[in-house]
Amino acid sequence: MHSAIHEIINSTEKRVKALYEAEDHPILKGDTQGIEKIIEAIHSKKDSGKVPIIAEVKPASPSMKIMDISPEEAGKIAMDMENAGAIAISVLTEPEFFEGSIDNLKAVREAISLPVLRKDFIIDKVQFDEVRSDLILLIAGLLGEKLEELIEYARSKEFEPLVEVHNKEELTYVLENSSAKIVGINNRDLTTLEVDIATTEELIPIIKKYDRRTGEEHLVISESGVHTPEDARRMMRAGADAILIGTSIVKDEDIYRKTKELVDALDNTIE
Ligand SMILES: O=C(O)c1ccccc1NCC(=O)[C@H](O)[C@H](O)COP(=O)(O)O
Repeated sequence: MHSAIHEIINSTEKRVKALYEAEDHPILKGDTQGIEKIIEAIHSKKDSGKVPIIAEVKPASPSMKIMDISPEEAGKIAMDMENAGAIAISVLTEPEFFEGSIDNLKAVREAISLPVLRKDFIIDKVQFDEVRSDLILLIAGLLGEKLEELIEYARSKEFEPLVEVHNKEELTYVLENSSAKIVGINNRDLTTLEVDIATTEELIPIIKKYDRRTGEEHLVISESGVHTPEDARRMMRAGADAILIGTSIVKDEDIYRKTKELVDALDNTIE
């Protein structure tokens, strides 16, 4: 396993301990946009022939510095993404390896009216009281059997969880043992950090087959490694409902233009 993920988990455990030790942490609840808002946004984008993009405010990753992003800049970046047609904004709040922050997320929520996804390594209930967001990432591979408990807790606090998987084993576990409605297929293997967008093509048929059997549909978000309009078209052809994109948007010198290029990726394509 790549050592970065061990280091991220160790550091997250320290952050959780500090939260419990803090004298008075606020108890947050309410004021979120539900899953209906996301479903509506996805359908209206698709109906207008556009690609539903969740654009990510991502300052860095364990392997790459992208750019310093202050809360003020995070708000401006999110506005560019919203104006370019993104359906939601993802904000990294992990401070050490991704250089994200809670303040960035707060600034983004103030600057825009789109739903906001908190991207972090959530391993404990106490983290839900750090900051409000509409969606929150839960990583199936990290949580194991604790997953359903945290999904239910998230909903009790009015967050909708985006449950992330990377392989067939994690996906089957999530479909059979959890009430996840939004499934994120991460094209990045967190144990090796290798990225392959074929992961989405391989896993979506399993979800669709399961949905046909149970009659309950999942929303599927393809995450990571999408750089070009052709990558975006590939993910949509595979059956993704939306695509989460960070690096290729944030490292572009024109964030508005790059977001729009990806949102417009289906324009003038003959299927
Ligand atoms: O981005 C990483 O390298 C990474 C490493 C270890 C754990 C998680 C990581 N990324 C978190 C994400 O989910 C991505 O930021 C997100 O899917 C966007 O990916 P990309 O478009 O490839 O920046």
